[in-house]
Amino acid sequence: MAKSKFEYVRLFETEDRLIPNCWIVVRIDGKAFHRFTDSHHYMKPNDERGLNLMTRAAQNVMEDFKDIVIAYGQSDEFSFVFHKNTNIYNRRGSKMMTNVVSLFSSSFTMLWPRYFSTQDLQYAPTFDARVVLYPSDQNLKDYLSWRQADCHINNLYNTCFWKLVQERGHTPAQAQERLKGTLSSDKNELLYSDFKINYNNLPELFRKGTILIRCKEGVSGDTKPTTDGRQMTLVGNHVHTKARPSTVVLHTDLIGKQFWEDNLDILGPRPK
Ligand SMILES: Nc1nc2c(ncn2[C@@H]2O[C@H](COP(=O)(O)OP(=O)(O)OP(=O)(O)O)[C@@H](O)[C@H]2O)c(=O)[nH]1
Ligand SMILES: [Mg+2]
Repeated sequence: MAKSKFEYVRLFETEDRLIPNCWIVVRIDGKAFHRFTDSHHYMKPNDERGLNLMTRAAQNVMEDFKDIVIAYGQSDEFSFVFHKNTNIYNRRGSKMMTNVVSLFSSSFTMLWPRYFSTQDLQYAPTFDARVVLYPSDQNLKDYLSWRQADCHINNLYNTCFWKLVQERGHTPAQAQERLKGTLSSDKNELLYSDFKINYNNLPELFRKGTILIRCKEGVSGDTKPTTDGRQMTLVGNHVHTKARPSTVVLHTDLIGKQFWEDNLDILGPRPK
């Protein structure tokens, strides 16, 4: 068929093929979730329903994109790591990023009633996304450690902040002032002495966030059950959900060597 005279406009499109041999991270993040979580009466500082919904939406993404080798989520964000040798969409960054964030958003919305049965979604939630390339395994490990450290730092601060507000009657400004300049050790001490809370006994879901990896049947692994009891099932040594049997939910340390020693295959050759 003869080309139309309009065909030339294609030339305006730009290539955005990501360079080879780099781990590709797509990170999504809720837009204005400060407002979204307020409007939907999330528990403070952590709402287990909300966190589990994020995880479930992320499992949907991993189910669709088999080249994602690991995902990590906390608060209103999730990072998806595509294998460094993936060829999906010819490594076109915008195609990868938009498909991931779109599937995540629609899954979050579709699954909402399952996690928030007593309240309707007030408005459509939105997520942004970015793509970041990491050229070495160490860079990738450090990236994931950075997100997990962020989870820990925010959770420790927010746990203190909301205890002061909800149980000491501080105003947000007073709580902020009380915590200004404090070190982690000061905050641990505050929780222990004023509220009889040992920070290390708080749920790992809140302190460490959520890791999703592929299920390896018959291979032992350090797995933890999902908190969504209805869907829980056991295959081999792994606990995973019935509806999404190819991912395992963990709330363990990514920081340090142990996780990577236990899961060497994650950074190995691309699975067929
Ligand atoms: N109450 C409550 N709030 C949460 C929870 N998880 C996330 N949030 C809120 O979501 C915010 C996420 O932080 P950000 O992504 O930096 O802030 P944001 O409001 O989403 O703003 P942008 O991402 O810049 O659009 C937190 O500051 C909290 O206000 C939760 O489990 N409970
Ligand atoms: Mg956000």
